[in-house]
Amino acid sequence: MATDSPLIIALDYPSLDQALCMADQLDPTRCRVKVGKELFTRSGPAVLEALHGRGFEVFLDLKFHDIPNTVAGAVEAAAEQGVWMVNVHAAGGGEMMRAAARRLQEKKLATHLIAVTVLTSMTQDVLAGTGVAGALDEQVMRLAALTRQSGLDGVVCSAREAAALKSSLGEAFLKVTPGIRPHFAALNDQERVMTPAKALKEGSTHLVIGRPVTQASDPMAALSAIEAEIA
Ligand SMILES: O=C(O)c1cc(=O)[nH]c(=O)n1[C@@H]1O[C@H](COP(=O)(O)O)[C@@H](O)[C@H]1O
Repeated sequence: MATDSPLIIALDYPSLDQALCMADQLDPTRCRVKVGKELFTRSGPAVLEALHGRGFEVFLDLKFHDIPNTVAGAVEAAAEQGVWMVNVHAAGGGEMMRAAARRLQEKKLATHLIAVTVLTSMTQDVLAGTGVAGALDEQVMRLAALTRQSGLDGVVCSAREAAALKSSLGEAFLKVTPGIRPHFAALNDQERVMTPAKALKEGSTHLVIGRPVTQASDPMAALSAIEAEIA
């Protein structure tokens, strides 16, 4: 079931049952859902089948980062399971990203392929600790430009970089932004955050939201408040 909503709800749960319990409260015409490392490692492809069966478009967020042949195979495997979107780490390099994009093209698989630039939990200091000397926003721009040159559909970045990416790489290049925090929500381990309405205004094309909804005392009320804010 396709939706026009920019919202992607992160189903970061330790079991299939818990993830489906949340999914059953959500409406596939009002949001997409994201399956990440913990849930997929525990439940495997069964979670994708269950969510597809309920009509959801699924972003499989496994952030592949390996040699080109391995990543191309992993992306193909994800796409064959019918996911709407899959991601890799842009830091894996242009060869890796091109191999993955080429594989999807060769196999005529329509899954969106995007790349993570700099994680939204990272600050300038944390980035420097990995050996990247320059400014964090420059690193995001560099990796996003490499991602586009490599033939991918967009990036994961923080909403704080969305406006600059929109002006340099265009509106059609996807800017999928986690680190979304409505005023009522805690920061948790996120650093580069923004509210939902501001993120869209800055040029985010999709908002990834987990704990502000899934850990809320009333998740549906939290989701409705976010929808009202962006309406
Ligand atoms: O690729 C991602 O989805 C991702 C990239 C990133 O830079 N930051 C980030 O938080 N994420 C994911 O987005 C979700 C954010 O969840 P909350 O912090 O609970 O809203 C988590 O599932 C993260 O794994």
